[in-house]
Amino acid sequence: MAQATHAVEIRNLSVRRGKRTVLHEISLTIPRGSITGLLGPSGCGKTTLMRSIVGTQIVASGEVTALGSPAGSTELRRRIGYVTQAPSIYNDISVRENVRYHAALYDRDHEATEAALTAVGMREFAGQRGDELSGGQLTRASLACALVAQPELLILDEPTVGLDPVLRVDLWKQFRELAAGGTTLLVSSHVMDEAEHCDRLLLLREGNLLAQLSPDELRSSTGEQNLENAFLTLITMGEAA
Ligand SMILES: Nc1ncnc2c1ncn2[C@@H]1O[C@H](COP(=O)(O)OP(=O)(O)OP(=O)(O)O)[C@@H](O)[C@H]1O
Repeated sequence: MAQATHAVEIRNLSVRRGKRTVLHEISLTIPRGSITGLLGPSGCGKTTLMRSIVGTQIVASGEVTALGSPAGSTELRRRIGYVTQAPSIYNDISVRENVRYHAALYDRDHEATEAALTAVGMREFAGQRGDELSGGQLTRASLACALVAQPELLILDEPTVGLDPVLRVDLWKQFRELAAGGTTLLVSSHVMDEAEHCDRLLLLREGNLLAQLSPDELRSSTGEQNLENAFLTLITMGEAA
């Protein structure tokens, strides 16, 4: 199969939710084998953009291509992993059984199950049932279910919310290893300090894409070293233009 240059290509995407247009004419690309951070304040449209890539969002206009096929194509189902903000774990079976179930769906073996549990730091809690987990543990268990499928494109909606700083660092290391192995990651966050871990940033505000650039480019284009301040400066520069 021909490899598309980019993992994701979006042209002029507009989305309406309810009576409002929540994404306005967005065009972007996401390179393969990299970590792209989707950053912006709460409600700016991050989840809507992710849903558009996964193919679960009705779009008003525009084109969304993932791994060379139109978003939502049947053949993409096994190739894209999506972890939403609402953890999707069966409560009445253990974490390990949840991950094994996903492994079986994707023809992965026992080793893949254990590797996914280790990757998210859940080996210790693998015997606990879904209804015996904390919020952060639920998030990590959901992530393990997505990881075990070994998708080419992994889309993670705020995966580090509620995690302690040590675990956050571990997870970002894990994301980096996945990217080094060729996986493309799109990771959303509303806190700019996560931006530092990303190769590229998509900066979203009120449904508009303000910029797609690297953390270093964001610093040099705004003259701000701190990424939070750089984002604010970019907004001010946009408003003044
Ligand atoms: N089902 C819905 N019907 C109507 N409007 C919606 C619906 N879901 C979300 N919206 C609106 O769409 C906009 C974008 O929401 P979205 O969930 O994509 O933002 P977000 O950046 O992911 O936010 P957060 O960081 O809080 O999760 C928001 O203004 C939200 O109020």
